[in-house]
Amino acid sequence: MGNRKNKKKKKQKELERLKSIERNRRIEESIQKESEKYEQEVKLLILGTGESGKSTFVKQIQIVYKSGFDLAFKNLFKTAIQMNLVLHTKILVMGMEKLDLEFETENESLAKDFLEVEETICKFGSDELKETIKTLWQDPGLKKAFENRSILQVPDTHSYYLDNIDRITKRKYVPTDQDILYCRIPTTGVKVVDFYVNDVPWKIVDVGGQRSERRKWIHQFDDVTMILYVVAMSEYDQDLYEDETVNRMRESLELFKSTSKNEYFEKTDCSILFNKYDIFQEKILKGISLKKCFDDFDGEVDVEVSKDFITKKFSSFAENEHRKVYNYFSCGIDTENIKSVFPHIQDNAAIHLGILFELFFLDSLFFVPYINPIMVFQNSYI
Ligand SMILES: Nc1nc2c(ncn2[C@@H]2O[C@H](COP(=O)(O)OP(=O)(O)OP(=O)(O)O)[C@@H](O)[C@H]2O)c(=O)[nH]1
Ligand SMILES: [Mg+2]
Repeated sequence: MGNRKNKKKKKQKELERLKSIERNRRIEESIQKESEKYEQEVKLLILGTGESGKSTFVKQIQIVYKSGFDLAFKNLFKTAIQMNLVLHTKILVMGMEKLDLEFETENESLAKDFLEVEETICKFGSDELKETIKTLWQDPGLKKAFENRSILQVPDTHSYYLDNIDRITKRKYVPTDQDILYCRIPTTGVKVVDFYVNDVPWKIVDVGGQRSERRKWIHQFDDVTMILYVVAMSEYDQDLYEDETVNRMRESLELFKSTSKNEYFEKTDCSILFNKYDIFQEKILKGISLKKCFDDFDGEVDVEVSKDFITKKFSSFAENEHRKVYNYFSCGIDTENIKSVFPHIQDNAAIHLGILFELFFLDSLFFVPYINPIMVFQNSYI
């Protein structure tokens, strides 16, 4: 009798031992799978029309997750910043005629001579050129032209350089991170940035968004983990640089529609970055209605109402049963803002790869806050 009891106990112990071995094997297998996944790179493809802020986002990643900009890169931007300073001021001067604006009499001949300056070989060695630009920038006519910069295709950030002209024209000038973030250089071709976040390798692919650049996009469509589509939400009252008969936001919407329909991306999750929120807010507060872009908009000229309208327009094209769409609002030139937005994009990519879901089964409590498959509407800027 006692013998049989002992045998039963032994059997039960053996069964528990086997169960424990099996459990450990399953956990090890799962951990192994996880580490294999971490070896798998996250490829984030950034798409969007020209000047929406794609490269600015990548520069922020360079600042936050890499070692920032090296001296060679800064020197490249020194040249671009000084050239842009002259070029964009010349566009404003020329635009005054188009806008029927005039210089004050004493500045007229100065402006005429300034138009002769060749921006590609301009030198700030002597103070003459700098002083000319400073005088012209004080002229009410040029200020008025800058207010109409959208029509003239002059970047919003140009006033920043005019206000900092003494510093940026010094012979030994080295651009700061902010100077580089504000600088507009249209991307040609493809730029790739590799970096690690929590031991996970990331590859961010930045492409040129102007029409002539878009035919190069297809070469980057393989193995994309997630698309980051950048919309400049402030551009609802602006026309394309490439074609002044087309509204910029309408172009962005059409491009988003066709990207969403692309067979490569049928099952690829997408984060939409509604960028340039700072300028968008300014424009709405000035009373510029979305009606400029959307005939079917009949809401109030109000930030929340306009924001909702735009986000719904975009999201409605992209959602399907295989794909999730996440919305974010951003100010691309604000490093702190991008620092707060990127972790959400990071989580979305992890969910897409199934990393957090599988860990969830190992430790449900710890990971619950991250798992939110219907995180469709996130407001990260305000
Ligand atoms: N005010 C403001 N300016 C921004 C913001 N994001 C980007 N910019 C500026 O917008 C301009 C264009 O940004 P880019 O990053 O070059 O645009 P892009 O999408 O890479 O343009 P392409 O390379 O032509 O496709 C730059 O001068 C940036 O400093 C933002 O949120 N607010
Ligand atoms: Mg770019």
